[in-house]
Amino acid sequence: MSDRAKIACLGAGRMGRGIAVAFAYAGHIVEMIDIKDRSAEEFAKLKADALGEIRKTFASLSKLGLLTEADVDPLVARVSVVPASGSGTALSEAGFIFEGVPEVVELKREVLATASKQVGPDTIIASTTSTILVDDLSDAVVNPRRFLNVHWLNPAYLIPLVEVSPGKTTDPAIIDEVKTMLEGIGKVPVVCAATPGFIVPRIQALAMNEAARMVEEGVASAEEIDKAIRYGFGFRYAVLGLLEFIDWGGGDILYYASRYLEGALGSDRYRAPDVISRNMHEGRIGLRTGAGFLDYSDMDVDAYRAKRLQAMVDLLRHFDLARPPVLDRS
Ligand SMILES: NC(=O)C1=CN([C@@H]2O[C@H](COP(=O)(O)OP(=O)(O)OC[C@H]3O[C@@H](n4cnc5c(N)ncnc54)[C@H](O)[C@@H]3O)[C@@H](O)[C@H]2O)C=CC1
Ligand SMILES: O=C(O)[C@@H](O)C(=O)[C@H](O)[C@@H](O)CO
Repeated sequence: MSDRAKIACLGAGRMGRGIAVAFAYAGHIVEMIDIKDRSAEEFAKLKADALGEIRKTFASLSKLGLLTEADVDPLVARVSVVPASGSGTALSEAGFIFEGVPEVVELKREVLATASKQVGPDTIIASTTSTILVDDLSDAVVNPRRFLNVHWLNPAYLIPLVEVSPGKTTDPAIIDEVKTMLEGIGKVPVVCAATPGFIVPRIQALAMNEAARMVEEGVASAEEIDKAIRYGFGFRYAVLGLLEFIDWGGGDILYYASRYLEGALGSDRYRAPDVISRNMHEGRIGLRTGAGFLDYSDMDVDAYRAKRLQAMVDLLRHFDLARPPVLDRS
């Protein structure tokens, strides 16, 4: 028998299914628990729908070359869906539990409180919330020392990043255990302080709302805005971090740009935080001064730049946009 921890998902929705695929792919047995009150017919429909989608996902991954067609059946067989009445065994046997019910604090607290009464002493419980502060949930759990937020990005079975956000009461040893488990299934965990929205949702909620606002204001069509994101914003940030790019472009530019945009667009949502003015006035504006958000003083900057530019050229080739130079030969 495998010594890989059993996984339970509370909720068999988008995230429950995505997380189930990620773990089943990595050799774990997963039980998705449907805790919503519904009739036997409704449960049968949900179960067929969830397992059907999981099969479809594995089948599409086989077409995309991540597995063979023959792998689909054994991978799907690792996942099951159980009703609330059968949750006792699934919860008591699970090493890790991922709560994935809708983004409503009271509902999550209720589901976590009930489930946490049925788990073993060593089980780790995580909420997959995309925004809720971990400390707003932890006191609903019977053993809050073994509870934290673990935010996956959709689609969970493909996106490497998983944000881990421990709360005031989380045992620090649990953070390491969760990181090790995530790395074991090929994910890239990042730990952040207890904060609403963690790192990615906090940044992307602003960006997503701004994109929507630009459609509303008639700045450009949805298609044009998304083209700008894929070929500009996303292209660059597939290679550079956001803070790394502040250092490339210069913190001074961001300082002036923020002041201008705040005035021109008449909104304090463009106001720069104090650290941007402090860095600017103390001369820490990035690569040009040897330090910004990152420190370049002991670095071979040419080699570092070459590595990042290489990654951009690789991306250009991926998009089939790399061209040879135009040379006028007589
Ligand atoms: N949708 C996304 O792209 C992402 C969502 N998340 C987070 O994951 C969590 C789940 O989101 P989704 O999977 O997208 O939602 P979903 O709506 O697809 O799934 C929610 C699940 O909870 C069940 N449920 C609904 N009402 C319930 C109730 N009253 N009692 C018990 N169960 C109930 C549903 O039957 C379903 O199985 C949320 O906290 C969300 O913020 C995190 C990352 C990405
Ligand atoms: O990054 C993700 O996949 C999720 O956190 C979401 O898309 C959330 O629903 C959120 O960021 C939307 O604002």
